[in-house]
Amino acid sequence: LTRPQVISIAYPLHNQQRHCSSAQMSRRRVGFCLSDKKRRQINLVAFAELCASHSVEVVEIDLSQPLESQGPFAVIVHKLSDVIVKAEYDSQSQQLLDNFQGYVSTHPHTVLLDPLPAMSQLLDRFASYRIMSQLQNSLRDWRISSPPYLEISTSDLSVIQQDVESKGLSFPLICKTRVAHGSCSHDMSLIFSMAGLSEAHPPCVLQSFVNHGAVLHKVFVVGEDHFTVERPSLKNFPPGPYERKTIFFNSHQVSKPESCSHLTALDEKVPRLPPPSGEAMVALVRELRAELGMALFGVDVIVNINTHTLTIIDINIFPGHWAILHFHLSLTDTLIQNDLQSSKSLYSAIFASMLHFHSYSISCSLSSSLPHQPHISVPLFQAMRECLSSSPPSSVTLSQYWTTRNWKSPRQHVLLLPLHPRLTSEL
Ligand SMILES: Nc1ncnc2c1ncn2[C@@H]1O[C@H](COP(=O)(O)OP(=O)(O)OP(=O)(O)O)[C@@H](O)[C@H]1O
Ligand SMILES: O=P(O)(O)O[C@H]1[C@H](O)[C@@H](O)[C@H](OP(=O)(O)O)[C@@H](OP(=O)(O)O)[C@H]1O
Repeated sequence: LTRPQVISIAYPLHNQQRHCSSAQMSRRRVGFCLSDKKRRQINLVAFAELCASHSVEVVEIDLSQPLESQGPFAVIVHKLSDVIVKAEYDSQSQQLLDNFQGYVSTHPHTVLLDPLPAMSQLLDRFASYRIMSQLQNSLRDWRISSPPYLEISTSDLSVIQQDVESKGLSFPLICKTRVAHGSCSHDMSLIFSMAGLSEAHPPCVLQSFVNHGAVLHKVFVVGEDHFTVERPSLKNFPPGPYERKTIFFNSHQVSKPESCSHLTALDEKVPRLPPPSGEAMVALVRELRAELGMALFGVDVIVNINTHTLTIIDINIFPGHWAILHFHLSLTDTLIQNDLQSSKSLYSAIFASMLHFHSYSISCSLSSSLPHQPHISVPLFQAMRECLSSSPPSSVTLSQYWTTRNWKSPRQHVLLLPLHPRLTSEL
């Protein structure tokens, strides 16, 4: 296999279009309230087409207009993180949020993915780290923990130093802003000694750094479903304290699929740890879902190289979903569970129309963790990488297609999917 052909799969569309009255139609209306970037990322246009072919109407909510005239909605899917953070200091944003919440409160049958208070707690690392730390109690049997941390609200260095000592936090420490959303929230630092704590600027959290072999496991949760991908991550550091300049970095330089940084290149050869067990991940996701009361979130997990403990380091609201088709399937499932009165057989039709939509796609059960995926051969994988170059289709982000960084023809796009039992059975 040197140069694989790009296969055109043109599945016949299942003609399952149902004819609904307008009243039925509005019961099947799903409102989306997302940024332009997010809309592109999840390919909302394609998703709306899919839904339309099954009599589910997707509308984009205009927050500045009364929601009453845009609804009624069976489900609202949103990521209002920007608005929630801005509402702290901006009355116009607060007004938009109040209108939105007002609509939700007066329409108890509208399912909100996800509730605003649940989301708000993830925008504040003080709150989300408390949740992570409480979770340790219920997940102890699974050897799942979160690193010890400290909330910093003062700039008094001696107070910070005392707190670090009395809490027994081990160096290096990773310093993260309290606010977990927005461009500055990804700027962090690695502090190696008590003196270095002068560079921790409140409000922030100081969290013990856990050596994990530079592998991050990103778990994406969509309703009842979850899927995991591996990402680059920070390399190991010798346990401190010791004299070393504070390292400042942006989390997106080290943990995006395409990240390539000296901070993620291991200094030593260490055996690769097996990925977290499926059962432990299921337990983690189940507990988190119940604890957060959310359907669309992500959790970042690392494996401690010394104790092999699964360590939760971050929880994200509605993160960038890596495999778009997988996401559509899972989201459809979530919408169905939330009473769109559709049957599970919708899957095959949606799957077929997705294939139709991507009629110049090869769908492969392939994930970033290639060595753990016995169903695809390394030569095929390499050949696919070589064959593709030029820019990705505008509807997708680089993250979703990270393994195909070099594209040749915009019409020949390869859809790389993680192994999904439902997809394989459909195939
Ligand atoms: N306690 C820790 N021990 C070891 N590495 C850590 C720890 N916390 C964070 N990291 C590293 O720093 C990166 C960024 O951390 P974190 O996920 O908290 O940032 P973020 O900006 O909230 O990320 P996201 O883009 O997912 O929102 C992680 O991907 C990981 O490489
Ligand atoms: O695509 P991945 O690598 O999973 O990264 C996500 C981050 O983990 C999230 O923190 C981002 O959300 P915020 O923009 O709310 O920080 C999220 O932003 P998004 O809502 O724009 O997708 C992503 O950057």
